[in-house]
Amino acid sequence: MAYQTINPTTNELLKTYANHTDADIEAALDTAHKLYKSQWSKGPIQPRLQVLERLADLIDARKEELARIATVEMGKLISDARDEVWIIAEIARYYARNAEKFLAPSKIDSQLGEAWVENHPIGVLLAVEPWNFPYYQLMRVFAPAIAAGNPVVAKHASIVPHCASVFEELVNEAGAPKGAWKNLFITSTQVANIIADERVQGAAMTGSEGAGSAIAAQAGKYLKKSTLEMGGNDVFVVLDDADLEKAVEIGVFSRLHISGQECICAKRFVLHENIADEFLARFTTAMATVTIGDPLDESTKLGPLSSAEAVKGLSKQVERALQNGATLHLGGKAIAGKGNFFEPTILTDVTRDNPAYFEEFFGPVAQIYVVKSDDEAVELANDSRYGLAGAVFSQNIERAKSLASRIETGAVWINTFASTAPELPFGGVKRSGYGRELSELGIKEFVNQKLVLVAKS
Ligand SMILES: NC(=O)C1=CN([C@@H]2O[C@H](COP(=O)(O)OP(=O)(O)OC[C@H]3O[C@@H](n4cnc5c(N)ncnc54)[C@H](OP(=O)(O)O)[C@@H]3O)[C@@H](O)[C@H]2O)C=CC1
Ligand SMILES: CCCCCC(=O)O
Repeated sequence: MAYQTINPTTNELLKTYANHTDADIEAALDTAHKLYKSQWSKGPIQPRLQVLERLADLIDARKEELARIATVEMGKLISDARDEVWIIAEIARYYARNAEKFLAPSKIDSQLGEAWVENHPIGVLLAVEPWNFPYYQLMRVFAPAIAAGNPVVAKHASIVPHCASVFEELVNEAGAPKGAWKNLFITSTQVANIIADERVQGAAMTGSEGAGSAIAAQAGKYLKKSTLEMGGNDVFVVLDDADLEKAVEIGVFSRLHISGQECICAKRFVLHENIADEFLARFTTAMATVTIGDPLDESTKLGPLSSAEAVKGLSKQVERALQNGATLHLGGKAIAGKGNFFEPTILTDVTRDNPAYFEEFFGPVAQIYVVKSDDEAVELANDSRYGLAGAVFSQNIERAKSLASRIETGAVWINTFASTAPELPFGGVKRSGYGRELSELGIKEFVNQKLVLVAKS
């Protein structure tokens, strides 16, 4: 696969990056493994945390430049790109300031003697990451890994090589030793070979089910720990006592965030029948009037999809949904002209025998469902192969909490949109994957939680 920067707003090829060779991979793994065996990985944590502090400061200093690189390379709004640059600095600082506490030994009361659990690094990790949050997906792996002492080799998506390169540049400038983080422009086959390598002890992947399944299968074959964060088909439940104005505003924002290319965002709108018509009318007006255009323009609210292939795939997916009985309530087509633009789209009457009922639409396409009760809302929410996140809108918090607890996902948000923060665990169940990133849970995914016990004398 070619690593290329193609501006999704203009479809202009800006740069092609050379792939790394097998010899480059061997050198990267040798350097990373030697670093893992060194005092740097196994010794005091502070030198590693100081790298994260310096990295956060470097990111802050280059915020506008980094944001623009992401927008030009994958098309997210410049304001969203700034937000992403901001949060990766926050993630670096979060682990710089909390990892020592998270990884400190924890005592166990045992009749057998004095016992405790220590947390040790396990070795070189592989990160395989997608393009939709081109810096955030990398920092989500790097920060806890370096804090714990695990070196990382990384394969980023082939459409964001500039983001991948500048991230590695920042890590090196922050003083990380060679081997702490190495970006590799490589193929899927080379990814499989890296997973099989005895120096590699784990794999963290975010992306599609297909890629996740291939990586998890290879990791399983070689008995390596893996974490997967894959697709989602999140519900956005609006109950009959919801603040409709707020629900509409947040629903439009969530569905169109990153041009709808976000795993945790509103995709299946589940509306109580008492408010369904009113919500749909307001939602349709808002979706139909968003400003579509150049993501570098501060007034734009919907930019392009990440690639021409993404537009083709989404167009076919919408067409298939309509052929299987869905009603096109708004939009439905790619926007003619330069760039990868797609109309804000609303589908209704998606029945369970329509393939679209079980499909994630990775673009500005909302599916509308109407339910008669809370139980029906929960049943529909859980009638999915995915289990990543979801949102519930009600002014009765106890009612919303009850639904949140019954929805089978890794997260549920009440009266707000799904988002992320360093202290909040991120991940899902079912075909959305397994494992958690961020928070104290994330740093413990790839450590050896070792029991030590001193027998009673
Ligand atoms: N959970 C999340 O945050 C995200 C989920 N997705 C899901 O992925 C779908 C498609 O997005 P897309 O970016 O194409 O996701 P992909 O899964 O195709 O890409 C994610 C990463 O995996 C790599 N990859 C793809 N196939 C393999 C393989 N067989 N072995 C090893 N690595 C592989 C990709 O490399 P390359 O780019 O070179 O193909 C990329 O680095 C979306 O519809 C969405 O469901 C996408 C983005 C984010
Ligand atoms: C808000 C950050 C989300 C990143 C991963 C995703 O859901 O696409």
